[in-house]
Amino acid sequence: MATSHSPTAPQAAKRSAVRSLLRLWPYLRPVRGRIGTAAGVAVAASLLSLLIPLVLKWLVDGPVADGDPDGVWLGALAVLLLGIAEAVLFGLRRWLVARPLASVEASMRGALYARMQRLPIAFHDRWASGQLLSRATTDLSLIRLFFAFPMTFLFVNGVTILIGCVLLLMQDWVLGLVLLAPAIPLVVASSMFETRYSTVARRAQDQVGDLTTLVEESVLGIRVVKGFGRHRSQAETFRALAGRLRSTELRKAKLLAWIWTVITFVPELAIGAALVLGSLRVADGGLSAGTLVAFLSLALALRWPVESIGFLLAISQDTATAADRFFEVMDEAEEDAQDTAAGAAAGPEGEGGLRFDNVVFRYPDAPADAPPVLASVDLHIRPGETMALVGATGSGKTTLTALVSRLHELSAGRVLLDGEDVTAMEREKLRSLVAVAFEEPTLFSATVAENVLMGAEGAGEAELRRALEVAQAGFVHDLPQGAATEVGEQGLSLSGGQRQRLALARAVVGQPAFLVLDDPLSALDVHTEALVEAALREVLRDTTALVVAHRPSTVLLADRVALLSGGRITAVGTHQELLRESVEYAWLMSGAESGTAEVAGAAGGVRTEGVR
Ligand SMILES: Nc1ncnc2c1ncn2[C@@H]1O[C@H](COP(=O)(O)OP(=O)(O)OP(=O)(O)O)[C@@H](O)[C@H]1O
Repeated sequence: MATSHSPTAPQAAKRSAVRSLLRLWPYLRPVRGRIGTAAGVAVAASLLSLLIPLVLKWLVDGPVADGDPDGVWLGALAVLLLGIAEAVLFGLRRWLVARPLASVEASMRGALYARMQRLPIAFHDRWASGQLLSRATTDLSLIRLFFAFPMTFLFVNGVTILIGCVLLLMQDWVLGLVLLAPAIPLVVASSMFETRYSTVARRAQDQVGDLTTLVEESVLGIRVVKGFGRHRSQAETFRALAGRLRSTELRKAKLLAWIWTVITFVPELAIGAALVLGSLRVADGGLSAGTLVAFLSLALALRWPVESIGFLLAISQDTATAADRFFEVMDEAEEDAQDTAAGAAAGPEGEGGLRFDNVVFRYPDAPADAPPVLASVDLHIRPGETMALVGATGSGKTTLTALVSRLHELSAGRVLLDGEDVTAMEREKLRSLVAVAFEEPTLFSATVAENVLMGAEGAGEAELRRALEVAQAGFVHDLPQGAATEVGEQGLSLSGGQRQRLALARAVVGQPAFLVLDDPLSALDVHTEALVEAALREVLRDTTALVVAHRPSTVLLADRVALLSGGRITAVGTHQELLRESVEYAWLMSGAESGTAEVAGAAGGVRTEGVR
């Protein structure tokens, strides 16, 4: 079930929303000219609306009081023109921001995607995919929405309220102070709202991520869900998560309703008080009717800017949370293109092949007291040699193979390719030297050819044909469009064995110097496996290869076999030698099921070849 939050979710209440929003500035900087112009246009439009009450004052105290119809028509025309100008300017603002903000969102999304690609496997092991997906979609859309509307209007409405207050005080300072009195309780209420809302906003956005993970897993795992009749329990899990999200959204709505009520009601009270006081003063002759009309019109014109503050603060909080979530990924340390750490020196001069030199590895998220998966691995695979790697399930074979192409970083020790430490090598060079086929053959929503050619930069039709031949993937020619057939999401339209053969073709297409195969033939029938092996032997002649094997038929592909046990290589030799000399190896190859402790102990004593 997908209920994990992003691992680094901070306490929302402890962070500053302003600081989070300011971190978005680098993405906004390229379009700052347009955004600034749009904000200026919006301020102008908003200030025009404040001119209308002043025209009304002139109208009431002048032409209306004097009974001058021409003056009244002139005043009405001025009000109409001001209204039209305001509408046109707001339209212009929207036109100014639409295009640049779409490009800001695209560049942020591009940066996030690129970062996710460059982050180490350890990061992806920790993070639920739905949490990343929701950051790349809903969070970024929210940020664009904030740039388009609330960001500008926080500024525009702030300026409008400030200038409006000055105009109110200029009309009549006593009435002005009556109207401004609620500012203090409003600021206190807004700050209380902000603290509470930020916590709930963070919770809601994380819950969207959890929900996304669940939907994604259910869709990808639809065969398991249906096969085991788990749709009801999956639906219940979904309902529970959706229910939690609903409660959180309701909590948000309650907080919004509360602040909205306060922000609407308190100024209304102040306007009412000003109306009563102002009317009394007009009756006393202490205030002109035109000034009272202007004052009240100004107060009403400021209603929307004031009322919108609650709503704008809420979106700003949502956006600050979205920005935090975005930067949680962006702040993660990328894989280095290469490692300049001390100790990343080249190995013994002139030594070729693949060498594991006292390799120690512990998963970063493993409990502190757990022993390392690889305690001390020493193994040398000679140039052009094929070494099979055999070990009990969970002994660390996949982990060891992943270290060759630096999918994980070593805890200690070295991995050397033709004498060169992989940590001192440019990743690009490393990728061109080493090709990998994993136990789980992952394919992408692309054509067969695109999936295979992914394995080598610049490979063409001839290489594709050869790779498909080696992998015994003749079935490709029977597909509706041959190698141009789309394989569907994750290649699920193909059988497991077909996917494995395409993954193998992808590994061999570039004729790599080093080939790492993690049990690449497990889904094939014995006849197809024999054919693939015969073809692979041709390929492996010039390639130094490490092949994880579970079955004797795969082991026979290799020149020698290494046995991984207890985090170490405990024996190396030919298949026949190990069958004779290692009890554990013989047991593993026989497929017998029994306790392993004593067998492993016995095996350790059989032969611990000088593998260095
Ligand atoms: N991402 C991870 N985080 C923590 N522990 C892990 C992780 N991946 C694997 N492990 C642990 O490391 C150990 C070795 O796993 P690995 O997949 O390398 O074994 P294996 O020999 O390839 O097994 P199999 O033959 O079943 O494929 C296991 O105990 C496993 O639980």
